[in-house]
Amino acid sequence: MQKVEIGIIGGSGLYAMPGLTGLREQVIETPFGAPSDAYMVGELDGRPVAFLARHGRGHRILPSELNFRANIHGMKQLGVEYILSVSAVGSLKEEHKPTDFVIPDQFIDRTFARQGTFFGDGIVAHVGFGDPICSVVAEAFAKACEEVGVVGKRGGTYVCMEGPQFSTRAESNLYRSWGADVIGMTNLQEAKLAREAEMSYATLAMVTDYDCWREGHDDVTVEQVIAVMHQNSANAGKVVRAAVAALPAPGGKSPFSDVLKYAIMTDKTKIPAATREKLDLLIGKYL
Ligand SMILES: CSC[C@H]1O[C@H](OP(=O)(O)O)[C@H](O)[C@@H]1O
Ligand SMILES: Nc1ncnc2[nH]cnc12
Repeated sequence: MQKVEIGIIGGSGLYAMPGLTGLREQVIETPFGAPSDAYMVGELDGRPVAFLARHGRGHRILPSELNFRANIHGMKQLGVEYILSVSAVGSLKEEHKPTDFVIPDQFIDRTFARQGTFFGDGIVAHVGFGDPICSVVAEAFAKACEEVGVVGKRGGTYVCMEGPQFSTRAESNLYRSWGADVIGMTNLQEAKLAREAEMSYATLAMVTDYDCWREGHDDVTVEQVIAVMHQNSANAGKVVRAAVAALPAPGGKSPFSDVLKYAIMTDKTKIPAATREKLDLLIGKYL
């Protein structure tokens, strides 16, 4: 199988990647179950790229139902080094306006019903996550926004909530008091799992609404999110395309390609055979 170094995860409103040529659908099975959909593998301006619709084509999967482990493992199987995530987010600050892009560099976890690690079942590992976003991919996104001529703010905190209901006003104001920038329901587990799988991850967060904190402004609705996504999806496509072109040349390695080297705590002789087998792609080189 040809190595595909670049993976794109498309969120609400982005169910295909414009400009992908030579497309083939690749159905991937993983030891963690089925990914959200087939991976659409093709070339973007000559570079092999794999696209996955996070919620499945037709938007069928709730944030809490997403099999994040399968989605990220599938990317690893393809040989992905850099994951580019595209997501719709609510703004928690006046200055982040609908249609702006934000490239967050931090997360706050407000989820409670998700699988956010590949480890367990007899193996313990703790990876560093102080800087959850890969600056190489974030820089490519920032450069791409500039090139395309859209607002692309580098840095900011993404609150990841469980959903599927949007926040209460008290919650929204609480997150604002913490200084957070944007809110969504999907990116934190992807970032954690990408790190455990030694891949790079960054998010292009498209502001679609002001959540529910802004006085004199309508509370967020799906209608509003989709309307802004539609209005701005061409820009999102252009930015992703330019970001792919701005990534390191083929053959590059993620800066996180050896983070598991000192992260595994478990005595090698004590790792159950079934767990070893399940995690072979991720930890085989260390055992
Ligand atoms: C359609 S509004 C809520 C929905 O939109 C965001 O999805 P994604 O991150 O996949 O773009 C948010 O996280 C929620 O899942
Ligand atoms: N206000 C919001 N809260 C959570 N997820 C979102 N996705 C888009 N807008 C959102």
